[in-house]
Amino acid sequence: MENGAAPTAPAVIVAIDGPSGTGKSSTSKAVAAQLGLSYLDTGAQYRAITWWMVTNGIDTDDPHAVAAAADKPEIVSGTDPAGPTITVDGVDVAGPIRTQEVTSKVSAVSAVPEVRARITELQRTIAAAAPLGIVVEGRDIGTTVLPDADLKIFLTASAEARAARRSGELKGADVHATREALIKRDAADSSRKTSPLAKAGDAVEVDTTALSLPQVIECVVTLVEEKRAGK
Ligand SMILES: Nc1ncnc2c1ncn2[C@@H]1O[C@H](COP(=O)(O)OP(=O)(O)OP(=O)(O)O)[C@@H](O)[C@H]1O
Ligand SMILES: Nc1ccn([C@@H]2O[C@H](COP(=O)(O)O)[C@@H](O)[C@H]2O)c(=O)n1
Repeated sequence: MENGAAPTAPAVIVAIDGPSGTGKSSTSKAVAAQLGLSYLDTGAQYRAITWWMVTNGIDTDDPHAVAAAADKPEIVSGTDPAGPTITVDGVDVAGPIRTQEVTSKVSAVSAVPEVRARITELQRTIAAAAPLGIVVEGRDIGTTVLPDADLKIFLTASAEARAARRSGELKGADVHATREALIKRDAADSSRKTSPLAKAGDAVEVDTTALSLPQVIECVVTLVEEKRAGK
């Protein structure tokens, strides 16, 4: 280069979607860290707005009540893959958004169009501001939020593998009950009218059932590098 500065790669946008427990968060965080990219957990944003609804006494089964309150909480996501953060009105909610109560209510809240419009706008703003690019994981990133992403991945895994992974995480949890809960949440997320969980037509599907987490990470890193190299 004329001024001696090293050439910088153009920002790359990677969308990683898939059902619950397929490894989206673990993979996205590791890929972003390895490639020096930002990282956005969009599920955490839907959980955060659900937490706010519950905490403020909004009936999460009433779509009108949820819609009316959708623009009230201020949700801020930190995008460092080494320490992602999530706050609501300045309160750190990283722990509270993972409770069983929030998990059981998040599909109903995230199905409300006003909620999706609000969170989608936030996600696009964050992605556009990422200096070197970003890995964004969720359910509708490749189809709706970032349809022009440079690379779209759709992770899958059998319900049995996903339940076993989650039960290992929640010590002592019953695998059968965990499997049923995953299937129920996926069904709700896939059948809603507004931006359901779906594979984009141009996404690369990776079945992680028989792959270790390091193998999945290596596979996705290779796909990003190939994309960057213009292959
Ligand atoms: N390929 C894999 N092999 C074994 N365990 C895995 C694999 N991928 C992820 N895991 C483990 O499975 C669990 C769920 O992974 P993770 O949270 O990344 O999934 P997710 O798709 O983001 O789930 P959700 O959408 O419900 O948040 C974690 O404990 C993670 O360490
Ligand atoms: N792009 C997205 C991401 C998530 N959701 C909803 O949030 C729930 C929680 O997601 P996790 O990844 O944290 O488990 C999920 O079940 C969806 O209801 C969404 O709608 N769109």
